[in-house]
This record gives sequence, C-alpha cells and structure tokens, in this order.
Amino acid sequence: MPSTKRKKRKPTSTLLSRRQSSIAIPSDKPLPSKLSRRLIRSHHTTQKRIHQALQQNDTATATALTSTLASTGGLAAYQRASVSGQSSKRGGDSSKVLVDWFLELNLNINVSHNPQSDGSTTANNNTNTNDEHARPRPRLLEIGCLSPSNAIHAFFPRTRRTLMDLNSLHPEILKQDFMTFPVPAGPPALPPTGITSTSNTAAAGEVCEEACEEGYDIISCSLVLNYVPTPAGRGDMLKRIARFAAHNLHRRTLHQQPVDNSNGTSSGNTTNGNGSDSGGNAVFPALFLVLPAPCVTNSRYLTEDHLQRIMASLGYELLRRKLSPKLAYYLWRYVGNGTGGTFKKVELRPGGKRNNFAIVVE
Ligand SMILES: C[S@@+](CC[C@H](N)C(=O)[O-])C[C@H]1O[C@@H](n2cnc3c(N)ncnc32)[C@H](O)[C@@H]1O
Repeated sequence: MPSTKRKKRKPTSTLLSRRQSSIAIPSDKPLPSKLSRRLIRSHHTTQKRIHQALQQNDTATATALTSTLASTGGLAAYQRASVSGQSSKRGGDSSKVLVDWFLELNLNINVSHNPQSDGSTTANNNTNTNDEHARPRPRLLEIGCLSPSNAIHAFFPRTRRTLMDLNSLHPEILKQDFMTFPVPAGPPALPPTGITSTSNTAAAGEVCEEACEEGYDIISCSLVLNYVPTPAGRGDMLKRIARFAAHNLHRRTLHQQPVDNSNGTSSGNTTNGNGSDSGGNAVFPALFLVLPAPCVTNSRYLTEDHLQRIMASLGYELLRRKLSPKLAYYLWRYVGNGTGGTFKKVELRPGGKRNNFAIVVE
C-alpha cells in the first residue's frame, strides 16, 4: 500500500539557515529558483510584521524579527534572490519590456553598445545633431537598482542615468533611499500638481549635480513599490515620483516643446522627418512601473482600474500595459493636472483566496 504520509514542508527559516553561507558569500551563481522565491516572500512578510509591531509599539517583537531577518542574510540576501530572478536563464530582466516599448514608440534614442559606457564614445550622446531643436538625451532615474547592465541601460550612458538602491551592489549604484532623495530644484515656480506633500525640494546646501536642475525624463520603479511595507508608504512613493515628473514637465514646457495633451501626441518641433519623437514629449516624463501580477489581479484592495484612478489623480495617463502570469508592467506618461484626492483601503474584490496588497493615497 502506498504511504499516505505527507511530506513535511521545511520552515523557511530552516531552509535559509541551511543555505545561509551560500547567501552571504558573494557568488555569480544564481540561487535555485524555489529558494529565491521563498526567500523573497519571507523577507516581505517579515518586513511587514516588523512594521506592524512598530505601529503597535511592540519593540520587543520588532527587535526579534529584525534580528531574525539579519541572521538570514537581510536585504543583501533578498537582493541576491532578486538578482537570481533577473538572470537571463529565467527571463527575468523586466526592463526588456521597457526597451520593447521604446522601440515601439519610435523614440529617437540611440543605443549605446556598451551599457557601462560613460557616453563619451556614443554618437548622439547629449545632442542630436540632425535636429537643432532636440533636447539632450533623456535621463533615467532608477529606484531599486540591482545592476547597471540590464537591457534598458543600453539606452542611457552613465552620464545620463542615476541608479539607486537602499543597498548598493555596484559602485555606480547610489546607496540611497528614494524617499529622501531631493526633488530637483528649479526651474522656479512649479505649476500646481494637485499633490500635497512635505519637504520635497532640495535643501539649501545639498550637493546639486547637473541632474538636480535638469531632472529626470523617466523613472523606473520595478518591483519596488511592493517592497514598501505599508499601503500609505506606497502612496507616498507614487506621490514623490509624481513631483519629480512635475518638475520635468515644467522644464519641458519652459524649453518650448509644447505638449498637446488632447490626443496623446507631442506637437511643434518634436518629431523629425522619419516620424520619431526626438524630444520624447509624447512619452516623457514617464514612469515605468512593474508589480508582481497578483498585486493587481488578485488583491482585495487593488485592481488595474483602481490603479489607473490613483495614477490619474496624480497626473498620469497610461501609455502601455503588459500582463504576464508573474508580472504587471506599465508605462505611464505624466501630463499634469492631476485630480488629486485621497484613496483609502477599500475592499474592491472580496474573496477568500485573495491577497491584501493595497495602495493608500492620503
Ligand atoms: C525586488 S528588488 C527589485 C530590483 C529590480 N528593480 C528588478 O526589477 O528586479 C527591490 C529593490 O528595491 C529597493 N528599494 C526598496 N525601497 C527603496 C527605496 N525607498 N529607495 C531605493 N531603493 C529601494 C530594495 O533595496 C531592493 O533592492
């Protein structure tokens, strides 16, 4: 008779400690996918529990959970698991979708052959010599960056990209919390955005590189929003991203590249003879947002329609969308004039086997 004994599932903590040495030691080898998935899930859950404990002033539990997290490799182990997910064998570089969309949208951005390039040998690095009205090559701000060698980096030489993460895995990646990264200062008198926020401009005396004034044409936020442990924290991150976009839109307007919001295309001199969009006004300022698919397909509190309402309130319109079994990809264009307003945690999709992912805008 076949045994009816069910195989006991090992607790994640046991699995992690058994693997701990392989996580702590830097290695080029990706972690097994099952372990990566469990590690990522357990990291998110523990972080959420730490936050809940802190909210209840239960510092003992928060401290215990924090040390459990640290003993199992902490953020570094989580990042290693995420890098493993990004490996080409697992088809995991989400930025490939953005590259496809850039090509589809006929953006006139030359690709540098070497994503590590500083741009000095790239034709059409900072100016498009065929178009006297062309703006400098667009600038990327990537929040939550694990590597400077993903597909999208070929579009942005080093001088045109700012990559950041809470924990930097590469000298080019700033160790920086986006929530304290200064919103570019100037040009003066930003138009009203419908977004209320506190202390978002660069403080006097803060180091202000070129980007500080020029701002960013596209912000990439791939699998970062779901890392933020609270619904209100996610809303705050989206609001902050919108302030960066508002700065860029205002700057574009000042640089006399009129944006025609009525039909989703740029007007004036932004298209050249071959129909490509040299200034990128039909696309930029933009946000590339990637979420695990269940956050929008199986959450009690978030649907794609609801996400779209939140984004519209912040001044965004949807340009592109792709849903794969694992991930939801979006390209949003910031057009301003957000309706503002608040979004609470409201049950939209009842059901037993749903998750609780939510975004709250206060
Ligand atoms: C799952 S990884 C995503 C990596 C990559 N973008 C991708 O698509 O695979 C999430 C990363 O976001 C980073 N992160 C989370 N919140 C952040 C913040 N406020 N500022 C900067 N980085 C943040 C984490 O440190 C982590 O490395």
